[in-house]
Amino acid sequence: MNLMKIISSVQKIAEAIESVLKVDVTIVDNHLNRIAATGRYKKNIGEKVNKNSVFGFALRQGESFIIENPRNHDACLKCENIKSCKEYAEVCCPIKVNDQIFGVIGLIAFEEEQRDALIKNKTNLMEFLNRMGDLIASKLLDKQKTDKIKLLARELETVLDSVDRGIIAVDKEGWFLRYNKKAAQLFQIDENRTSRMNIKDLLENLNFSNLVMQNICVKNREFRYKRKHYHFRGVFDANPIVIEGKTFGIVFTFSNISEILNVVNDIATGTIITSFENIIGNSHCLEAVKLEAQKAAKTTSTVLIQGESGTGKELFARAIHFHSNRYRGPFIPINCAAIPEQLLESELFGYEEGAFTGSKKGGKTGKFELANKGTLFLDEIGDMPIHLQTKLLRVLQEYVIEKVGGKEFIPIDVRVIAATNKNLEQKVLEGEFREDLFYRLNVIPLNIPPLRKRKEDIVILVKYLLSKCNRKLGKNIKEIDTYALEILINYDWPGNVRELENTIEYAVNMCSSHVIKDIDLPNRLTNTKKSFKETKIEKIIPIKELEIKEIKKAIEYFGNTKQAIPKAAEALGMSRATLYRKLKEYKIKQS
Ligand SMILES: Nc1ncnc2c1ncn2[C@@H]1O[C@H](COP(=O)(O)OP(=O)(O)OP(=O)(O)O)[C@@H](O)[C@H]1O
Repeated sequence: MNLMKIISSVQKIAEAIESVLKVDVTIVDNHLNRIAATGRYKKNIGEKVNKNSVFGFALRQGESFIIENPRNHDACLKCENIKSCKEYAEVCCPIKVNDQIFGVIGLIAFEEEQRDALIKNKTNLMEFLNRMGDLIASKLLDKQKTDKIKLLARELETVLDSVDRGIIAVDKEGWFLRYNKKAAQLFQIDENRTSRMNIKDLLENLNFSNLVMQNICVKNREFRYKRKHYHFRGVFDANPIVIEGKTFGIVFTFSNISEILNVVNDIATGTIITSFENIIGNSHCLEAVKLEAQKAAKTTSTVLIQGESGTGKELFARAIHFHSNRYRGPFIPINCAAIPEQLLESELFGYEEGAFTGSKKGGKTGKFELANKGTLFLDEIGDMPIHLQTKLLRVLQEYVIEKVGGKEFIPIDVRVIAATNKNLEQKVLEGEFREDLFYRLNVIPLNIPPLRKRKEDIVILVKYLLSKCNRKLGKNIKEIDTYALEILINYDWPGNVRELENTIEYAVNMCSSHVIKDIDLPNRLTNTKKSFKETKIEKIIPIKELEIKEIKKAIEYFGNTKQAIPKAAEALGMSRATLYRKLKEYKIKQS
């Protein structure tokens, strides 16, 4: 607390004292700053008075006193200005708050007459100055209180704005008292609007007066907020503001249902952020698909990813999502083949309470709704039953869903990425997949090549998967030996990268040294290697046969002239004599 904070009030009080008492007034704070003055010292406002002056003495003393004989009074003895002092009398009165001194009011007489008047009215004067001191002290306390209230209000505002739910406090007629940033964002409240807002305009079906009269709390009540270009589904709580049994207003807290679902989904599925760098492989064909996928990420069109099982279709779908402008929204995968046909519809679109026997209370939110503002990954779309294909096509055309047993259409904002390891074109030809849906999905087609067609990726994938498995299993396998690597390269990988990943995990588990060897690999791979060895042995050509073939080739190439023989011999890496001997031995005719 410092008198500086109420400097203008202090100056006004100094001037009021002067106008009543007709003497110069100076008021200093507890750091000896002259913060108010009238008369001769007015020009010195803002300067420090010296600590051995009467004011310094008064601050130390803490009591009111009057100096009738300046320069002889104890308070003056150490003053640096004692010789030049022109004062006739001085009265000092400390300004105290709870026994703590915050400053001093000083009255200074510069004329004999003034001095006489001061001395004559000494008692009344002291009383008056003490009251003035109290007045300044009360102003200081008021200032302290308003500062505290301002701080509290700021703290409250910060607390409200850091809550991730919209909060609106209203009076008992429903008029807004205050709201936080999240509420402004949820209801798109224009910060510059001039008219007062009423909660009844936001919650159209709310019986507000009932809520006020009943004085009860409401929990998790659903509502729908609809404007021309903006809408959301939410839930709210309402808590009355009650003081001494009377309701003064209501505090509403709001949440957007799709934001709640996002959080639930992130926690439940442990969202893994995937980037294109997580897709390992630098073969030409994989790089080309990565490039296409990066372009697809920048659009909102539907993507159809085709490729054998385990080639990384979901990995691509995730990377597209996290590189798109929906990356803050959810990525919801659903495997259409893994869910029984009867359940798939309600998994995708959700159902209303009581939609069928055994349905959950409160109904169920479908994956489409869960994926709102994000991406829905429909894996194994080729296995979707035909009647759902029709429903899906409608959703993709109209961007609204209808829950099972529901009566209304819910607008959705979802990007769909579908994937299949089946030949969808073939399925269309066979009448098992709707042609119109195929074209609706296949806006951006991506074909992931199988691992056997990009064997150059195996080495880098093995390195990556080895360190991934080391981390997962807490091992420290440094490398894989050349022979074992050769086995991996020569294998056909029907299960693609997933099979390679499982193989490396198996090998890391089996390996008892720091290097993976062929014995650490699963039998199915090494058996293949044996047969590979056998086939190789069958095909080994005897040296003699090879020699005959190569000599014939050289003769055919260089010709049969005398000059040609030395050239052929040189190319074959033998002397002329040896070549002649071999030609004779193998009965090769010079043509
Ligand atoms: N290029 C790659 N780099 C790193 N990991 C990969 C790569 N491709 C696939 N994987 C890994 O292989 C496994 C299978 O990948 P994913 O599930 O994406 O394949 P999929 O094609 O969707 O399979 P399915 O058709 O069976 O659903 C995952 O663990 C994935 O991380």
